Amino acid sequence: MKSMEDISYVVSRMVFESYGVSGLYEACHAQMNHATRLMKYRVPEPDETDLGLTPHVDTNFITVLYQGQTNGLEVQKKTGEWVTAGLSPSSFVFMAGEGLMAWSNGRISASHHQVTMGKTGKTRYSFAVFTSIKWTETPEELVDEDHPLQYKAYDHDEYMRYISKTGLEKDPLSLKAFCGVN
Ligand SMILES: O=C(O)CCC(=O)C(=O)O
Ligand SMILES: [Fe+2]
Repeated sequence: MKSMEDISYVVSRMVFESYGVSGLYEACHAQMNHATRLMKYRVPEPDETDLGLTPHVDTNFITVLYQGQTNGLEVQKKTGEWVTAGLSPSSFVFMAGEGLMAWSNGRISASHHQVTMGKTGKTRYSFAVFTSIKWTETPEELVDEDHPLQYKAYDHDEYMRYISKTGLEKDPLSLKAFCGVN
């Protein structure tokens, strides 16, 4: 678990560096907190859908996921097509959540993903570290005439309260509705 948190630190730092704002990383790191979840997906009955988890974007900043021996994670491409994240059993997936999308001023899209059980006939386990930051604010370095601000700065807890109240949890446009700049 500790090493999965480390992956989220290392890759986020790389993202900050790649956008030329590595000086802002420490302050972001200081407000990161992590929630872990172990998920178990049972084998669907013959008359059940094999959709293990419905399509969604993660509402947090970034997610690091380990899906062990049983593939099933699918990510939607911009074209709308779903692709299997076919990974070796020793791989970890780093996924952008809505927080990173807002932070990057829309340069990084939040990953729209789902879990399909397929026909393996095996119970699936996955383990995720969901990293969130309390206050998400787009660096001014990432805003200019060609890239006008897309999301106002927001408090993650307030956003959580908003989506539980509105029931917009699975809606990939809920952050836009909450703090999008029109
Ligand atoms: O189990 C998985 O592979 C994905 C889990 C997931 O997307 C989530 O819990 O948000
Ligand atoms: Fe997810």
